[in-house]
Parts: sequence; structure tokens; C-alpha cells
Amino acid sequence: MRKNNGGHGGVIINISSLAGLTPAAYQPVYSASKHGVIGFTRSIAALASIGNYGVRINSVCPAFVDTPLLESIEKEENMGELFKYKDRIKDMMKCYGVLDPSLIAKGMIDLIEDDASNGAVMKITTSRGIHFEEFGVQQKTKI
Ligand SMILES: NC(=O)C1=CN([C@@H]2O[C@H](COP(=O)(O)OP(=O)(O)OC[C@H]3O[C@@H](n4cnc5c(N)ncnc54)[C@H](O)[C@@H]3O)[C@@H](O)[C@H]2O)C=CC1
Ligand SMILES: CC/C=C\C[C@H](O)/C=C/C=C\C=C\C=C\C(=O)[C@@H](O)C/C=C\CCC(=O)O
Repeated sequence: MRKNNGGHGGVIINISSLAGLTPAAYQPVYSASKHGVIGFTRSIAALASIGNYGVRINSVCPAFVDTPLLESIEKEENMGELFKYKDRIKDMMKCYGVLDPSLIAKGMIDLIEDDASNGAVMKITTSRGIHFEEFGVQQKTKI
């Protein structure tokens, strides 16, 4: 994909989660992986900019979205000892709402179409819709 390696450039969107920006007591391993997605995205986006890859890498962090994944908490094999907290996760869904997948798709299209977006961390919640996490250390880089 890299322009300086025979590719034509492009856009990569990594899917994190709000659990990648906030603690998720009932999903610690999942939250750790989603925090990692954000760190990786921001790091490789900076590298792509420095190296003139012609590739933009961004991430999307939705809250709860109406997909079959939400049913995963109903299976103890998925939750392990935290299975006893599944109703608390369901309470969170009731509290925070569940997003329609089409809004996530819109956010991804926005990132694809915004040539200035690189290293962006897009958040999508029922309360605030599509918005961005801003980090003091390193702002979005442009390519
Ligand atoms: N549903 C939610 O509340 C949220 C989901 N996310 C993230 O969004 C991403 C997608 O999740 P959902 O669509 O909700 O999950 P899902 O489990 O409903 O759908 C995932 C789909 O990916 C397919 N799949 C699995 N491995 C694949 C592979 N190697 N190649 C191609 N397809 C494959 C599965 O067959 C399934 O149809 C995940 O990374 C999830 O962590 C993030 C925040 C909220
Ligand atoms: C079983 C579902 C598995 C994973 C779904 C998803 O990946 C996990 C989400 C975990 C927590 C979601 C919390 C949602 C919180 C809210 O929507 C609001 O309280 C907004 C909170 C923080 C966002 C702050 C902001 O909008 O800047």
C-alpha cells in the first residue's frame, strides 16, 4: 500500500472501542486490547507521516453498537468468572444506549473522505454522536 514501496497509498481504519479510552471493569482484557489498538494506530500514523507512506491510519471508538457481539456476554465461555456481572453490562447498555451500526459506517466514511485525518481517534456515542478524542501529547498528523 505504501507509495514509497510500489503501492498507491490508501486509508486504514482500526476499530477500537470506548473501552479503549475508558476503564471497562467487566471486560479488562478486551479493554487492554482496545487501548492497544489506539496506541498502535497513533504510532503507525505518525510513522506513515514521517515516512511519507501516502497511507493514513485512523481509529474508531464506538460505544455499544447493535450487533451480534452484544450477545456474547450471555455465554459464560466468553466471560469467564466475570459472567456474574453480565447484567451490569446490560444495565450499561440501557444507561448509555445502543448505537445503530449505520452511524459507525458514517464515521468511517468521514475518515476515508477526510484527507487531513491521520492518527485520529474518533468516538461515537449516543450522547454526543461522532466526535474526537484530543491528546495533548501529539495532535493528528497530516500527510
Ligand atoms: N458491537 C459493539 O458494541 C462494539 C463493537 N466494537 C468492535 O467492532 C468490531 C466489530 O464488532 P461487531 O461487528 O460488533 O462484532 P460481531 O461479532 O457482531 O461481527 C463480527 C463479524 O466479523 C466476522 N469475522 C470474524 N473474524 C473475521 C475474519 N478474520 N475475517 C473476516 N470476517 C471475520 C464474523 O463472522 C462476524 O460476522 C470489533 O472489533 C468490536 O470489538 C467496538 C465497540 C462497540
Ligand atoms: C458486550 C459488548 C462488548 C463490547 C462493546 C464495546 O466495545 C464496549 C463498550 C464499553 C463501554 C461503553 C461505554 C459507553 C459510555 C457512553 O456511551 C457514555 O457514558 C459516554 C462516556 C464517555 C465518552 C466521553 C465522550 O463522549 O467524550
